[in-house]
Amino acid sequence: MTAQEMYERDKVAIQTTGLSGSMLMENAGRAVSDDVETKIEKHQSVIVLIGGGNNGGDGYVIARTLLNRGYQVEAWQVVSDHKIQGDALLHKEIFIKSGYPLQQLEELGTLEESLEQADVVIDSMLGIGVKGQLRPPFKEVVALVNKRAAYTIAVDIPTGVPADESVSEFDGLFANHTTVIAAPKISVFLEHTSSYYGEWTVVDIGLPTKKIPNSRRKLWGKSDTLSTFPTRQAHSHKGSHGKGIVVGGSFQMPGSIAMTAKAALRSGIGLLTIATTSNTVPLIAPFLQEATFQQVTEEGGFLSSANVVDWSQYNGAAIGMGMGRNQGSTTLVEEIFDCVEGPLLIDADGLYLMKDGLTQYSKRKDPTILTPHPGEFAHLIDRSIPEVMQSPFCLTRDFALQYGVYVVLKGPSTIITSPRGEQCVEVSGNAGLAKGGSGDVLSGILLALLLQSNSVFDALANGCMIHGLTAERLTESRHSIYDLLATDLIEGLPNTFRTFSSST
Ligand SMILES: NC(=O)C1=CN([C@@H]2O[C@H](COP(=O)(O)OP(=O)(O)OC[C@H]3O[C@@H](n4cnc5c(N)ncnc54)[C@H](OP(=O)(O)O)[C@@H]3O)[C@@H](O)[C@H]2O)[C@@H](O)CC1
Ligand SMILES: [K+]
Repeated sequence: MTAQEMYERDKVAIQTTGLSGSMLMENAGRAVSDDVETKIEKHQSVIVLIGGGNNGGDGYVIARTLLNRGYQVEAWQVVSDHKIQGDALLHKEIFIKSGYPLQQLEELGTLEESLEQADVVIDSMLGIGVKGQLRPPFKEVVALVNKRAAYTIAVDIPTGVPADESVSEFDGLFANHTTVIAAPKISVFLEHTSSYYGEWTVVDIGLPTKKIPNSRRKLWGKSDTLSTFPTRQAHSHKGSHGKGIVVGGSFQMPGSIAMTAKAALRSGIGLLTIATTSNTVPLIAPFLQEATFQQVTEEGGFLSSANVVDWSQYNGAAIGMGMGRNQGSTTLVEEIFDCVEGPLLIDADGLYLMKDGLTQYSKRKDPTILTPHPGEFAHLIDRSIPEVMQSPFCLTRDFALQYGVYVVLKGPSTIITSPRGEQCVEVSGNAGLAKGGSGDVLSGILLALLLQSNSVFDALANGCMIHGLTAERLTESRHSIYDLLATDLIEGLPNTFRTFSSST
């Protein structure tokens, strides 16, 4: 959610059901306290830092709830009294009438002494309402907390961190854990802001899900994969599960296309053909007994115009892996865009080769799927990589809408966007995937699932989930994030598929 979407949901909840802001604040504070209790011990000393808005209001509820439950808590209001208004003021009064003392920040030294004694700091200073760079005293308090080693839990969002994308200049509090209220904010998923959150959990505050507007974005979870995973009919045959073709490879990079092909075969595709250069075929064929081959015309070791392949016999294609960026290959890309029916996935070098023809290519009637990493996407839209990283949700959405394509922007938080602008974010996986070849494996999984699913969007999200979970499982047992190879991922696929697959 963006901050604005969050405010809209709160507003609709309050208007349609009669829930009040102060009830939501009570719910939020209690839900955060429940989460905090799973992280701390009764003997630890806790400081709650309270700001002037509703995030501060949550802080009064959290401090009271933890004190009621027997924890050692010091509550510090870091702003002057006149800043505390509305629901936050109501909860401040309830806190005081409950018989609990409130510390007022007058000079930083006293707070610093208290912080030095604290085992746990709860940051309830600023939430989604932060605007611009931090002003005093927040800037100074955040600096104090950041230099201390106490375990820090942020409420909703670490103070100073923007909720939305496209903000690059800010001072933020580094939390060990963030208890996010109601829904993760956009900045949870951005490279330049996610590290401020530490680990994060989301707590429910009782918003009426039936009444509040549906989100245009979704966090894709395992339960989504379980409920949308394609079933395999007992009476199915190889033709029921798609006949796909993967196009790529070159004399320099024969391995990429082999990994894509093997991953597609391990992901349930019915029949698979590999279209590649003549010198690639003998190198990879011994490892791919289940595949068939199409030798493509080549120029200097790179693929050029095919003209030899009858594209119409396939239900879908993936192109670009290990293909090289030889301009001679552009004619092949054009031919594929013209002739392939069914879903067409473009990855890696294919993305470079298609750039000049984007407008023409977007006229395809069947789904076109682009799977760039941020560098490839930056090149496609003529922006820098930091610009892409700061605003990945809106840039991919604009692109998908403009060209009528699906975009899978790969990264620790992979963002999947449909041509209608629906988005989901998928966060499985780990740093073991940050290696050459991981993307090739993903392309193979995606092609196989695209040919077995009725929904392109579900196939893409599920493919990313399978890919990421496989990496997680392999590093829990046989491997580490250092040694994990793309080929290990392929070998790990059976274990992940066993979790999700079923037949009818
Ligand atoms: N019903 C709901 O909405 C619910 C909301 N909930 C909670 O409310 C939170 C959102 O509350 P919010 O809107 O009051 O914003 P919040 O983050 O507290 O910040 C506002 C304060 O920040 C200040 N300030 C801003 N920028 C600043 C800067 N650069 N430097 C310094 N100060 C700055 C600004 O001061 P001012 O500019 O007015 O002087 C104002 O005092 C949300 O994250 C969640 O925790 C839950 O209780 C569930 C129900
Ligand atoms: K906060």
